[in-house]
Amino acid sequence: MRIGTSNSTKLLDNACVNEYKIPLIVMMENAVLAAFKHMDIANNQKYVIVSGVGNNGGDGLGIARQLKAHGKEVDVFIVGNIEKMSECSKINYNILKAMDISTNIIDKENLDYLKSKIKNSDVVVDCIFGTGLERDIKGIYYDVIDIINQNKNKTYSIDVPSGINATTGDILGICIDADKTISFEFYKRGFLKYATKEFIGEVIVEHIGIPKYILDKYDDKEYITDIELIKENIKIKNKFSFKSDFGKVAIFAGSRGFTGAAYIATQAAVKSGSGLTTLISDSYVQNIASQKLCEAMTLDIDEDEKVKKLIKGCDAIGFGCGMGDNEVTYNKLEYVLKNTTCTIIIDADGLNILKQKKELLENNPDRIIITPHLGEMARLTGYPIDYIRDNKVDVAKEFAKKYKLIVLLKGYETVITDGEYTYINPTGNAAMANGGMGDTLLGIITSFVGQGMTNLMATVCGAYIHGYIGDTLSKKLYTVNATDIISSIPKIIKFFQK
Ligand SMILES: NC(=O)C1=CN([C@@H]2O[C@H](COP(=O)(O)OP(=O)(O)OC[C@H]3O[C@@H](n4cnc5c(N)ncnc54)[C@H](OP(=O)(O)O)[C@@H]3O)[C@@H](O)[C@H]2O)[C@H](O)CC1
Ligand SMILES: [K+]
Repeated sequence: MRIGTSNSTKLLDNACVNEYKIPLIVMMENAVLAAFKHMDIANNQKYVIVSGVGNNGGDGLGIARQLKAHGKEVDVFIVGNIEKMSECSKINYNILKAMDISTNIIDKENLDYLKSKIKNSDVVVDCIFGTGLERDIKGIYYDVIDIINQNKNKTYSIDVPSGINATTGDILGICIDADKTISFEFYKRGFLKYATKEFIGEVIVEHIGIPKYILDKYDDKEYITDIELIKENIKIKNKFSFKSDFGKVAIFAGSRGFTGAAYIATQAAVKSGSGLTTLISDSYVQNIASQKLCEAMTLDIDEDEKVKKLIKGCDAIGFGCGMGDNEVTYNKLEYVLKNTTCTIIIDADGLNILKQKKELLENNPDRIIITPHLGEMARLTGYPIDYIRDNKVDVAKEFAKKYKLIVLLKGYETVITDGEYTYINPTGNAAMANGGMGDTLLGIITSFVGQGMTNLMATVCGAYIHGYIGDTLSKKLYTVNATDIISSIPKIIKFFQK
């Protein structure tokens, strides 16, 4: 699913009208009909439409007409200077007048009337501001939004809950508290900001008939990962396949006290379908892990010649889980990067050791994937955690572009980007918030890279499948642990195989 900004809406509108000669009123009516499908008319009878005087308001006036035509009781209120009503809104306004559907222009005197109508309604349809809102809400607009929030039964917002800047996610003074948002053509970028989550309710994205080639032309290259993309990328194991077709990978992980990290990351790679997997760790970890790992091989990290030979033949290498934030880990990472050309996926201590010395990242373009959480990203970038949380797409993109690598920034709605294309991962849940999850993810991504997916798609698919397994298991489990995820990997990947 595409993500877009206010500007994307403007560009699309202009292209449709000027280049492709599709009148705006046609798109508005498509928007009206698309939104109408979600008005839940089987369960509601009384609607209050509150429209502004821009095109978002015009959508509302069209929805009012459709609701009337379907036998609903509809009260229409307009806030704003009617003289400044947009052209398409005026068309819908005149249709309402011709159909004898009365409209109320809101002023200070009739706010109590608005309040009583809202109290008595099943649904308020919020069409005050959409993508055109860019400055603070004041005066009568503020009062109207406050009255809606205080007195509504349910509110459905059209395109954007009035009060959110669709591009930045800033709340401009006050905001409609929507139960449902029916957004047009793309998920608004502003909705990614954590502060908007309490206002947007359930978000539905509806197409309004803009042809795909126009959408492609104005694509912002930001998406929410969907299941089809995963299915397109999962390799089919045909009967002529050999283990060499599914990649040779190595995992550098573990240290005393962190044997589990080594086991989990390695076993996740095995279960994700790698042809050959080797854990490379200190001899203490090797002795313990080798008793649990049946399919994977193990190697002592200090057996220099053997390690060098093995990693030279690898298709992907996972690095960092539980290795310790110390000079030894740094030296090993430097060694691995120097002696290989394949992709290296770096997590945990592999990231912590880079905080003061990012030369390793600078000198290895297009072959590194990093998977930081917010704290690790703060250490890498120097930005405060709160800033990163509020600007996660921009921060991840900036870092990815600067160092020519792929960033997977963990958290609610994980961001994956190569600096040009960005994917937001919609899967995963709080039941997965426990130790070992990052190690599992590293194992899955390493395996996918080894199996021949592009670095970006391996990361996107790894994050999606990891979260998807967690979502599936959490329906029955109070807590989902790394070992639960690992045992479900083959079954779920099979499900995604086309
Ligand atoms: N391609 C599509 O997706 C389509 C979407 N449609 C709908 O159109 C809106 C966008 O319409 P637009 O007219 O550009 O903008 P809005 O309706 O959101 O808002 C503009 C009006 O609001 C006034 N405004 C803005 N900020 C404030 C404020 N803080 N206080 C008071 N008034 C404000 C603005 O007034 P100005 O003085 O700034 O001119 C305008 O009057 C989109 O969201 C969809 O719902 C179309 O239906 C079809 C295509
Ligand atoms: K709205």
